[in-house]
Amino acid sequence: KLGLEVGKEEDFSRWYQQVLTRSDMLDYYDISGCYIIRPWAYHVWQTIQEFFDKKIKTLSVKNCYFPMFVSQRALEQEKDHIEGFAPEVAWVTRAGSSELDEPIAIRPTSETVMYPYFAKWIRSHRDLPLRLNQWCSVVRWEFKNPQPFLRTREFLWQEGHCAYIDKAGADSEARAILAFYKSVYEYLLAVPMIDGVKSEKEKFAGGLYTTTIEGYVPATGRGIQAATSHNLGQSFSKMFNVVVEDPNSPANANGDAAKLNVWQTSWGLSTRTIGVMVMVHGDDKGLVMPPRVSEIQVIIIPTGLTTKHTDKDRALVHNACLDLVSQLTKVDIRADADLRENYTPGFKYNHWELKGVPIRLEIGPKDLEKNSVLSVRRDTFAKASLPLENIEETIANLLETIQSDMLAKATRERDAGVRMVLSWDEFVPALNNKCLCYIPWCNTSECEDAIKERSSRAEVGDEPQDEKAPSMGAKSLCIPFNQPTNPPLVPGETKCIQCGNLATVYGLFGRSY
Ligand SMILES: O=C1CCCN[C@@H]1CCCn1cnc2ccccc2c1=O
Repeated sequence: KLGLEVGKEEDFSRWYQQVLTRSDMLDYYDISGCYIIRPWAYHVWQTIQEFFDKKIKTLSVKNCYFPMFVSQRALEQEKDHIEGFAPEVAWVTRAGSSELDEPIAIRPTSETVMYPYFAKWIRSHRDLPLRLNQWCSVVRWEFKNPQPFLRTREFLWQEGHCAYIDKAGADSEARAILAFYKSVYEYLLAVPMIDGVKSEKEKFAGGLYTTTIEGYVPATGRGIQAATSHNLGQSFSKMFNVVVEDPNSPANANGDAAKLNVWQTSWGLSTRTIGVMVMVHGDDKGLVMPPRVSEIQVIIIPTGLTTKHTDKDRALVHNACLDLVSQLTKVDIRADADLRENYTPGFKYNHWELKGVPIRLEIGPKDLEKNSVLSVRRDTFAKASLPLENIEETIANLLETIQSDMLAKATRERDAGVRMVLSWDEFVPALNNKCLCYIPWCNTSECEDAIKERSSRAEVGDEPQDEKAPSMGAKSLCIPFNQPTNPPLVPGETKCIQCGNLATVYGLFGRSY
């Protein structure tokens, strides 16, 4: 059966799963929480990889590869870093029929894999900065219900790990990487992001601070953490004894210089990117692919051929399709033709709309006479008859227009889904209206806990209890770098909307993935 049986607004999670499977992006696997990433989606990941890899090379980051296995000793090097995550760690305990002397963990992230070797390799400040990245998969045995691309027990990602002589080096690199993450979403995936810093409660506990980019899913009104870039401070270099001689401190009386723990960053972006793109742009006909990441940007389909037409007519039309494919391919537009004999044009239109191909070109005998072609945009379904004359430039421009229109549309929808909320009684109604909220906030963890408590639906008395999912409370998503100014937050005067203490920041809050 082609097409979708459920609408995006009707049952979002069923729509999401169906659009992924019927567009051949992904298939389910016989182990819960694991999925097969098929070529249509894998092309998106490869495009992201190429784009991001080029960006980090401008910062002299080098790619490498560490083992996926972590010894128990290494993993537990620092108890409090690992304690909250321990239930998610997967262990190898047996090979064949023989038990391993020691269980071996499968990496959930690679700090504890890498940093013992940072300690070994970094002996002098001249070995700094060290900037490594690896493209790999990690395993986190989550028990919350899995969601393809969004929450999976194994996922593909990149993880960057760097070491600097001073805080400034770590600060500036963490921010540069976050800007690259933002451009992955805004330039490639046409999805707008809000960047900021995580609260103390939401940050990576092992580090000094976490910067983040936060997305918004209009269909559910939920925020989604899209990527994070941490300044780890010196906590990991103290844990793993990554030390150099301080080049700025004179050697003391008996000649040995002061020791300095290096400053570190770590940063990660995963295949969650693909899930965000699908959720934001998809519609009731299926995927809507941003042109920059779509494996096929233009699909050419012969049409208007009836039984009245001769084989010669058919051949003429088919050849015109193939000519067009080669013309567009020559100028690096990813074009293809669907010349399958056993499907009608209408069936093909549905098929390629389901896969979200940005432009469809329909060519028939009449078009050949007029030396033109009918174009149909996937994002707006707008039709236009285009002269075959100079078609390469016309299509290239149309793809650019689609890319920027998709970002503009997603940005309008995101802006409509984010509200200034200046009093508590507006907060929960805004959440229930599928909005994220900027709120004047005291930026304390206990207040954050109270906000979560008071905003989970169970707390809100007479709301009709939504059996499907009694809604979760609101979390702080980030403290945006770009603080709202209308109305301005007046230090020493503006109050936190939850606890009434002085507000120090605007926080972005919302229900989230
Ligand atoms: O985000 C990133 C970016 C990439 C490098 N790692 C950092 C922090 C990862 C935090 N984290 C997340 N889940 C975990 C699960 C099990 C064990 C450890 C962890 C863990 O440390």
